[in-house]
Amino acid sequence: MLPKILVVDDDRYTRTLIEQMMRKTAEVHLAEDGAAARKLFAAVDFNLVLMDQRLPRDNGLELLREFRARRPKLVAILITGFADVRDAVAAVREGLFDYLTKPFEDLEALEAVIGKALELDRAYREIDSLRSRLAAEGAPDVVGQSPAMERLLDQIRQVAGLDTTVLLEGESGTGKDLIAKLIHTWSTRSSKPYLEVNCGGLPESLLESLLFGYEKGAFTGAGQANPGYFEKAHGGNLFLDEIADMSPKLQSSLLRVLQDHSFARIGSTQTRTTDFRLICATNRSLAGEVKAGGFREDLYYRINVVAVRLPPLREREGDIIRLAAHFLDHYNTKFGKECGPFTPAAVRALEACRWQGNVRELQHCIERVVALQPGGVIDAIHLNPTTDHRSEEGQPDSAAPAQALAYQDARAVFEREYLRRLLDGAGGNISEAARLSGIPRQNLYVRMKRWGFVTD
Ligand SMILES: Nc1ncnc2c1ncn2[C@@H]1O[C@H](COP(=O)(O)OP(=O)(O)OP(=O)(O)O)[C@@H](O)[C@H]1O
Repeated sequence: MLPKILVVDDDRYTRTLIEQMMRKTAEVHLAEDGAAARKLFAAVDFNLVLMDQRLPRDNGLELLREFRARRPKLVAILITGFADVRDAVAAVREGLFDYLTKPFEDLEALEAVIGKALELDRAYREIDSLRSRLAAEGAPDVVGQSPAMERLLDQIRQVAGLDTTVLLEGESGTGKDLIAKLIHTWSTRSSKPYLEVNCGGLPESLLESLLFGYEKGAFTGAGQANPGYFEKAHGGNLFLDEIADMSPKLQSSLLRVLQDHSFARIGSTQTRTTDFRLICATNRSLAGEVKAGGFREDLYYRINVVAVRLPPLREREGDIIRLAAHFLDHYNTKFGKECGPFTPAAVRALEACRWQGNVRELQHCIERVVALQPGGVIDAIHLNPTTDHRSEEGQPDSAAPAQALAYQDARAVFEREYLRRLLDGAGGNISEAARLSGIPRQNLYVRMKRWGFVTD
């Protein structure tokens, strides 16, 4: 279904221009004044509203405030004359997605801003529907509608129902822990226990007693008998995180448990049977560990029945914004704040970051912003992601081969880098930067604002 856009402008030329530009990719509705706009807004669930600031009997900004009071997550763009730019900048701070200045001198930029706004609206809607679907299943919130994540979730749904060992492989922070819980929720064992332990975080003897349990007096401090996770997970699922860190001794013990479905508590010779499904995770290549001699080959084959690879965040097209919106909601609720939405510059900054720490790094970035901001819109300068935007060779991304990027993206990368250097060269003085670049001051200001180089 095509997204629905409402264009409110008394200028026929602007209405026609946007309609012609967008009619192949969106259902465009036109209103020439506030009354017509109110009527349409009440009848149609719009994905985006483009609103002229000066309407015959209404103030466009006031009208948008009215609309947003009814739909707080409405994505809207204000169309403004150069003279009103300061008001528009203030409006963006209030939570408007962006503003565009008339006359439109750069139609590609106009189309790109509309495209980004629609993407944000899609992210909000997808997250809301996904949340209610997962909540109905009692599953954890797993955000991921990129093709890579859809493939993964299909795979997980299939595998979860089969009673087979699953090995989750993926870089740190890609969500292995979360997916293990999802497997449990979707499995036939979901009403039975789910236990998890991080094999990398515990000394060998502690991990052994946690898994096997012990009898009273088995070792100093064993004041009373204690069942281990192999016992407690009976009937359910057991998740062993960072399995590559398990010591050789425990690897052999685990292999025997998997072969015989039985074990004995520490300090006991009594054999107990157990029936759990094993889920393992690793952020290193287990095959590599086997080759290097750090992991038993026979255990590897036992564990590696169904291996699932979690894609790094940089391979999940579109998910960065969905996840950012998800974490924004989460931390707003948690800290009782009203931060957001993201400005276009913030959206671009989030998408440009490499996120080497994957979803965890993105989560921490949004948590930090919400914790530190009193409220209001989130701009690129507030984000300051910890990973820098450089390619592996240490060159800025703008020096990366341009042919690898879509023209729009390559131009955006160039513009950001150009403006950054220009502003540096002008010692932060916009008038000087305008003189050096030959770009009119007001126009330059709008571009600087778009990239988050200036805030008001
Ligand atoms: N798809 C997702 N949707 C929502 N939250 C996610 C998603 N993936 C990961 N997270 C969140 O990101 C954080 C890190 O995820 P998780 O601990 O599952 O990663 P991991 O791969 O197990 O990391 P490690 O290898 O370091 O143990 C968690 O808070 C988790 O809830």
